[in-house]
Amino acid sequence: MPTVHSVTYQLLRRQGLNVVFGNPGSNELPFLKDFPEDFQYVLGLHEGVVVGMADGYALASRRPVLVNLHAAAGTGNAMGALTNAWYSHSPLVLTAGQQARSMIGVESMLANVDAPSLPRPLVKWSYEPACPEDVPRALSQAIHMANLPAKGPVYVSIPHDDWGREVEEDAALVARRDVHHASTPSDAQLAGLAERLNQARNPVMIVGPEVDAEHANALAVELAERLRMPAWVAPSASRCPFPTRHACFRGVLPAAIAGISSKLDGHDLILVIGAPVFRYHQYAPGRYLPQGAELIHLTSDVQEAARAPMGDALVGGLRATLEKLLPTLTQSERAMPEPLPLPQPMADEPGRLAPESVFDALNELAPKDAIFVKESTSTVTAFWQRVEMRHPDSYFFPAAGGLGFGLPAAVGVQLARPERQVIAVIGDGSANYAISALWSAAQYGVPVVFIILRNDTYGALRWFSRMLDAEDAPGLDVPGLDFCSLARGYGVDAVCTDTRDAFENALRQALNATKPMLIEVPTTTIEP
Ligand SMILES: Cc1ncc(Cn2c(C)c(CCOP(=O)(O)OP(=O)(O)O)sc2=O)c(N)n1
Ligand SMILES: [Ca+2]
Repeated sequence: MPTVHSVTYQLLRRQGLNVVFGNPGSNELPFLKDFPEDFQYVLGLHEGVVVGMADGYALASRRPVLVNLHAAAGTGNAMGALTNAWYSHSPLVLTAGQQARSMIGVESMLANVDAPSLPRPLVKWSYEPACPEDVPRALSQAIHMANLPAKGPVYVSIPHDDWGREVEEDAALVARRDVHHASTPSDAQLAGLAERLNQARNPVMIVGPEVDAEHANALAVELAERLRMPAWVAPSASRCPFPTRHACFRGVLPAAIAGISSKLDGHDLILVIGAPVFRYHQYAPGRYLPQGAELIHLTSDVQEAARAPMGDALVGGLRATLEKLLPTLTQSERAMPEPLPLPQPMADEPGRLAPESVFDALNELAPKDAIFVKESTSTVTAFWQRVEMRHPDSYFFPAAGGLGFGLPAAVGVQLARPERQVIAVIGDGSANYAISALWSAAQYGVPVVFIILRNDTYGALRWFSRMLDAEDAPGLDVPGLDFCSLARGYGVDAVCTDTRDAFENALRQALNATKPMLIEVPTTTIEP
């Protein structure tokens, strides 16, 4: 007779979830026993690392990914990383081991009391099957819930005494299900959208992470060129949806209400594609839209469409919508926008490099299809100005701003995309939230280039403290960190470089290495 265990692995194999990111406890061992040869287990030393690696892997592979956590404590440790996975629409299938069914009620050790409530609201769906026989079907539901729009993490808690239970032959029917989403706007909806775009006097496009997630970057470029309109990246950018040296590219919008309106002043139609309206950050009140402007929002996310404070929205498959929209648009006679000017070099200081100088060196030496995983919060603007990004999947940043994403996500992205070089650019503050990801990189030989920008402070918070008139706040400096020793302690070769030449030499060496390497760079501080 088949068992919950055998049918589950049949389901995972058939649906392509054969890479498992986890950190085990006794509750998880009955699931992990007889682990199949064609599956890979990737161990993280902390559940924040586990989910961060899985998030990077899911975003870069565009596939649902299985995560196996340890009961309540493991789920709790994962919640920080889950904030990013929720807002990046990462299709993570989180499973957590539960105590034996008869031991949950007495709240024995490792019982995950009220398990489905624990990860909410950072999951699309959360469930603990009412009986062992329902586990395979519940996991099938979880996979399809995670992968249907709007994609996002789901959670299933499974008592450890379920795995050996025998099930009917029919239980395996779930393993053979194919569930797909197909939704395009009606001809009437498209005609209405095309009419507004064709008639706009001075339209502007704002592109978001879903454009990159759907690999619709080239369609966005075609749309910008067809209507001869500037293209901004939506605020709080977690991906790069538009080539950054294209003539239409205008940079990343500020994450402030007043700032967005001022940047868009003069445009009469604002087309937002694949981003929430908007992911504001600093509180800077003002008008939501410039005088006389209308906004149209294209997204596959019902919640993003419903919660926007202004504008109209069309909810559907993004690629399909753009593919059907483009042939209905007439070529604009407007002049093409002028390309942005290239930034000037920045001087280094004795013993410290300017972050701009690090980014200029990266732009010069990194492979043209490198994938950057960024998590240094004060250097985002300088990075987007100086490092050219051309292809889909070229940039990942924590989508909820939850730090501890960068190091593990870089490992996950490199595991998913071995054909492209992953370069992690991490602040010395951010690096500490999931530093043990370096151990996983070393153990699995994942050749990420880790660059730690050490300015000995929480640079972005220094800027916020001035904005919020809290410059005397304590806890804003992080001096005395030695990332080379920390890296070596986790098994990663490391070097500290405090001149441009030394950094470039170390970067060349790291780019040619077949194992991970960390470069610590003392840097000056800059305004975000
Ligand atoms: C998990 C977590 N904890 C704390 C913060 C607060 N925070 C912190 C602590 C920042 C400073 C990050 O410093 P860094 O060294 O990584 O980068 P910069 O010096 O370039 O800002 S930015 C920010 O929002 C956060 N976003 N996420
Ligand atoms: Ca810092």
